[in-house]
Amino acid sequence: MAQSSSPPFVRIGTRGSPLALWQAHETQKRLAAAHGVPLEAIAITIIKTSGDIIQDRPLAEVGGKGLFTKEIEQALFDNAVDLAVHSSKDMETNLPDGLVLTACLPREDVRDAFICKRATTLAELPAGAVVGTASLRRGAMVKRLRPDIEVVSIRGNVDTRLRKVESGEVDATLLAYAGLKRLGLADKATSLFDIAVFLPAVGQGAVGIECRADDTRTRDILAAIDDGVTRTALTAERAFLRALDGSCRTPIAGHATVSGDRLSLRGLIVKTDGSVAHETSREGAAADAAALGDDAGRELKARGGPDFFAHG
Ligand SMILES: NCc1[nH]cc(CCC(=O)O)c1CC(=O)O
Repeated sequence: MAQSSSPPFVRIGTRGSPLALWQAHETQKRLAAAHGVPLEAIAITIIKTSGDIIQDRPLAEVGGKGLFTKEIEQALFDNAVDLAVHSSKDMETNLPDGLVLTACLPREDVRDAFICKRATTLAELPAGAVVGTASLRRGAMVKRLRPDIEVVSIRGNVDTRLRKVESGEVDATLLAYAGLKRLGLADKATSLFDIAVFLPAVGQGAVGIECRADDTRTRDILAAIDDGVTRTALTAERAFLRALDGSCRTPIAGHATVSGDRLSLRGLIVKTDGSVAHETSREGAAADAAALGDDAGRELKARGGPDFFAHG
């Protein structure tokens, strides 16, 4: 086929992990369909981030979430790409000035999956079993439910983590069911946690699309594929996170659902060792998503006190 020399319709920046590529291709497909352009007209540029390069240390230690987005955001500022596709869970609470989270893809299942060869559920794991996770939230919540279980830090992409369970390096791990489904690995989930007992991370299962705030052309292009329900839920969850001002060292969980013009939000903070947790919820108008999230976050911040955040 002859290569067209015309510039692309729009340019996507993404990480190169299998999950990131799924997200970028899904965005590409939806944009092509919405605007009646061929897939090839939507360029995908893979950008390596510090988070991809540093694999041997826990994320919280090396500087947290921004590690997976910084280089891609720089490409936006440099006008090398027009939009960046992220797992919204990995997006910084406060985006750099000049960038906005403009659109979301429809949210996938938000639940955490339990992956284990020795037991069907966390409750059935024998005392002293080892759970490997890179997530402070998952580790803290496992400790809260099962103080007798040992939590160790493991990193790497989804495949690496699954292999560590397969090889017996750890007895079990927890992964976002959304990621497993998107990678065609849903059958790797031994069971799923009920969100009533295991609250997901803010943004879990939602793909967020970021662009330059002043780039009205790209914003218009993205409006055609935006899932408003997901974006409203994310607005509440991210306002909750922002109000808590949590560093990456504070285990925080938050989840909002939108039904018609109503929004429900649950939020939780928990000590890393699982010893203390504070939970709250809000119900209100979906139009007040940001205020509801902010209010819930402020409440938990006050209840936890400075001590809570200082010690994680
Ligand atoms: N931190 C890595 C990450 N970022 C998003 C997902 C899963 C997909 C999603 O939540 O959208 C994962 C893997 C995991 O937590 O198992």
